[in-house]
Amino acid sequence: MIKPSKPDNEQGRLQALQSLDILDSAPEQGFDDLVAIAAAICAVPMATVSLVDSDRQWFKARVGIDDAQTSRDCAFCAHAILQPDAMTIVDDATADARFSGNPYVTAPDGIRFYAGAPLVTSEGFALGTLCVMDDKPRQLEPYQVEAMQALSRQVTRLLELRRVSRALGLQLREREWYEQQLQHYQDELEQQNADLAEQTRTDPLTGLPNRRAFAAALSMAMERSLRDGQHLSVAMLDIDHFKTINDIHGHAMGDEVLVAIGGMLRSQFAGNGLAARHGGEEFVLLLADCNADEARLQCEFVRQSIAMLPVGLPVTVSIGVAQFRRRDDTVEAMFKRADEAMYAAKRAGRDQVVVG
Ligand SMILES: Nc1nc2c(ncn2[C@@H]2O[C@H](COP(=O)(O)OP(=O)(O)OP(=O)(O)O)[C@@H](O)[C@H]2O)c(=O)[nH]1
Repeated sequence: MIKPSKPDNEQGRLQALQSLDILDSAPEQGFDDLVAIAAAICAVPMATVSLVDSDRQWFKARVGIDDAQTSRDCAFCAHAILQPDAMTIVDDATADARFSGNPYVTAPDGIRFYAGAPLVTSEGFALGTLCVMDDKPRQLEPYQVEAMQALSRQVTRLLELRRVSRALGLQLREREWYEQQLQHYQDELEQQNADLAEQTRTDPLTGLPNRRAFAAALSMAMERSLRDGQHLSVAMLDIDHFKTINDIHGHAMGDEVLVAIGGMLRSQFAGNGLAARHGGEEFVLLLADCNADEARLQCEFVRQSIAMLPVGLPVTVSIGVAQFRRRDDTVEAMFKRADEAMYAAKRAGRDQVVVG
């Protein structure tokens, strides 16, 4: 027996084989069909698609052979790939110096006949063979040789198609992954934008809408009032002597008072109207469907509720009310009138509601 040598392009050949990612893969119908056809056409009991790895031959498909692989040293196909341009045909292995001492030949019912058509890729690498074998010596007819060569080209095409379809599948999965990442970043960005938009509308200390959000809501309420004829009022609410609260009880306590008043106003105006922090120790109220008298009554209730807040110190507020004047009224003008009414309440002794 003569051990097969290695082809000159062995390194590239092995790389090409590895790139197929086929070694030790599960059986596939396409390859199984082609070895069955090869065995039938050549009228032999054994046929394989054999791939020659660095030190073994592994069968992608086989009929009449039990082992899934053999050592490369004993592989007929390892000799066959040394002649990539021609079929290797051994009519009687016992009469061929390369195979006469081969254990697969000397075994009982050992191989006598072998014909292998190399599987040559488009880059010229002989990866293995499509081969047929018999335990009796025989010769192939020319039409069987032609059929073997045609079938080996089909096996090679199947191998290359398999590689392309796996590469496409990989690209598809990669694309899906990138699309998922993109969606993820987009969602995050939208959430950040939403948070940012929320931050630009919300007072961080009390969680109430801020002056800007209130002005937008008031502007919409004014348009609605012009359409449906409902009354509308606003009120400016300022904590009395808040500087003294800060000075005596500390800024943190001042913050607690602001938060407590904010919470009370939020629950008071949850269903109807809107309460917002105007800035500093000032709050502003939107009193929907209220004329000045009704607004004053609501503000009285607010003033008394604040005076009863359990914050551990006496807290009072002064409130100025302004009713929406349909003709030529503006957000700024309403704020200004409510502000003036609130200062009138301060001047009148604080802890009271004044309608402007
Ligand atoms: N703790 C706290 N204090 C604030 C905040 N914003 C403004 N202030 C304080 O609120 C106080 C407002 O004081 P002033 O404008 O003099 O009015 P006041 O003491 O309430 O007196 P009157 O309005 O005339 O009753 C200032 O001392 C500010 O520092 C805040 O977010 N937290």
